[in-house]
Amino acid sequence: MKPVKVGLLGLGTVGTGVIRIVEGHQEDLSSQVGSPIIIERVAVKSIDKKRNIDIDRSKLTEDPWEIIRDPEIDVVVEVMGGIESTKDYILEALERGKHVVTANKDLMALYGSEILAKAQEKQCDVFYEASVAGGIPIIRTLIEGFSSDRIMKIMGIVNGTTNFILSKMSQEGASYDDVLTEAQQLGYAESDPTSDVEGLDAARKMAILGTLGFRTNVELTDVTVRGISSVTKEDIAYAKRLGYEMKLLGIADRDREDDQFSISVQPTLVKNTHPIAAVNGVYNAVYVYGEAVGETMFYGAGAGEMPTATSVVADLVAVVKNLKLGVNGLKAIVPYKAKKLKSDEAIAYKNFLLLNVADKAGVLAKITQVFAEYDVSLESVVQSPNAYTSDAEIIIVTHNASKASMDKVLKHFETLEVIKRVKSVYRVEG
Ligand SMILES: NC(=O)C1=CN([C@@H]2O[C@H](COP(=O)(O)OP(=O)(O)OC[C@H]3O[C@@H](n4cnc5c(N)ncnc54)[C@H](OP(=O)(O)O)[C@@H]3O)[C@@H](O)[C@H]2O)C=CC1
Ligand SMILES: N[C@@H](CC=O)C(=O)O
Ligand code: NA
Repeated sequence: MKPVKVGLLGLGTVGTGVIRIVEGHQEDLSSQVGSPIIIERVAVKSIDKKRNIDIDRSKLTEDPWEIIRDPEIDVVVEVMGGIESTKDYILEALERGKHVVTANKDLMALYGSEILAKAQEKQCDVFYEASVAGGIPIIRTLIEGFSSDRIMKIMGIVNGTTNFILSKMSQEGASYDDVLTEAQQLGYAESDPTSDVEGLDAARKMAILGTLGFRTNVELTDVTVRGISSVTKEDIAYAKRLGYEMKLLGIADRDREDDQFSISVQPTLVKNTHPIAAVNGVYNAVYVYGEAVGETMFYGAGAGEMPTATSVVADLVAVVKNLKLGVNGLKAIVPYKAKKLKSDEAIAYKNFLLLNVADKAGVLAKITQVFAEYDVSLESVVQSPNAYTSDAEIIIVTHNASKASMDKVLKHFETLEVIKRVKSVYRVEG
């Protein structure tokens, strides 16, 4: 039973969890794969940094190339982040016949197809379960569990940091900045948290899920993105009054007839009866609607040391099982469908609008007339006085309306004197 030797790139939040699981669950792991799994070398930025795990200093290196070029290493586990240089490490590891496990959604969303092609050429595995929804086995579910179905919709809370922030703002009335700092301290946020709060991290994950679900090559530029930095406590409070929770949702859906799809990430008001509305804190959830299976939903921790490491080590087990069977490099999903993105006329959903208007006769009529002009039908209209001024706030929820029509409505509102400000506009689901 020759041990399987692993080179670990990164010993931060996730890398530390990987060592804890490989050491703590060694008996179970080796009994599954038939040989011990050894973390042979570990690359870090600074060897002298104080760590919250005991590690033999001689295993550490500040040069990832030492690991990539080490002929003794069978599998490279990349949990250090970064894009361009990390891509070079991974491509070279594959070139040398090493299998790769990565948690890096930034890399996989941008260069996944190149990396997977190299892996296939070299008969190596590249697994990336931890890259989307941390501890939830959603990639494996889409590839294996739903291999028999046609996925029509994927809707996910796929960023733990923003869900943590929105939940605390909603439940505790906490301030955005304080909660962001807490998420950073807990190891949920990216090294640059802008990618969390501006929705880029979620967009990268949705590009990965869209590619797997729709079997077409979804690129990051196909995802329309809006983050949560402009969401206010007031928006959340109004949404609650109407029975909605605010969530940063990734939504990918496609048409049954012609496979046209749309994919977006945006703060969304979800009806509080929908199961995804109850997903709070750092938890993630991915709702998948399959033509045959119908509705399903997967829930779990989307970030953090041990949940993320669970997925990384599960991938490691899969690599080693394939090694024993001699079946590495079999690509499970090959995107084969031509990409057909929906036009703005074809994208339709409900909208929530919060308007600040003059409180006088005829205002509502003028506003509803604009909606009628662009064929947007309304589900509800609520007016409440503003406690501090002589203005009124109007909250409108539309029925399904095309994105193109809504853009025209909003453009027209800019010219309407009775509307002092369009305070917020959100997509509504559920
Ligand atoms: N944190 C989470 O909950 C999740 C993270 N991920 C992804 O996992 C990856 C790792 O995240 P996380 O553990 O949070 O990141 P951390 O910032 O906590 O850790 C990064 C690690 O990589 C090392 N490192 C960084 N750059 C280099 C380099 N050039 N050469 C050698 N070592 C380097 C750092 O060294 P040093 O310790 O010396 O600074 C550190 O040990 C990222 O791709 C992230 O997006 C995915 C899912 C969840
Ligand atoms: N920063 C990410 C970490 C996991 O991918 C998040 O908050 O979800
Ligand atoms: Na996952």
